Amino acid sequence: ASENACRIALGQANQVQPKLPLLKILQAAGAHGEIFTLKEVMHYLGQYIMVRQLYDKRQQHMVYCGGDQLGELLGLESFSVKDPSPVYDMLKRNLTSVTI
Ligand SMILES: C[C@@H](c1ccc(Cl)cc1)n1cnc(-c2ccccc2)c1-c1c(C(=O)NCCN2CCN(C3CCCCC3)CC2)[nH]c2cc(Cl)ccc12
Repeated sequence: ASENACRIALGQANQVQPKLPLLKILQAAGAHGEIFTLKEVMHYLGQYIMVRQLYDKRQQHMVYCGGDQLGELLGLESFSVKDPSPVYDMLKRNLTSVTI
């Protein structure tokens, strides 16, 4: 609809609201507020992995998140950044889309 075109023009499109457990992870990575774009969510999750040093220093595509809140959300001990599907599945469960 034209109103969505307007939102896209204003850059307000595709806003998402993380559920509380995911929001806490994003805030631990420096995020502020409660509504984000998907790009911002991915950025803060990447920052979280780096700050918490969850990636393997030698095999840097491997993330070992068992024992961390991120692993709780993903339901995984580890994953490779080369296969984003578990992350997208987790985001489907933990993001609600927001229409302003
Ligand atoms: C393509 C992208 C990606 C993005 C989403 C997905 Cl579901 C998979 C993959 N990506 C590629 N490597 C990473 C990565 C690897 C190790 C540690 C941190 C991030 C990422 C991730 C980013 C990110 O925002 N990436 C910016 C550039 N990255 C390059 C890697 N850089 C680090 C690599 C390890 C050594 C230090 C630099 C950080 C900046 N956000 C993510 C969030 C999660 Cl849940 C998982 C992975 C990432």
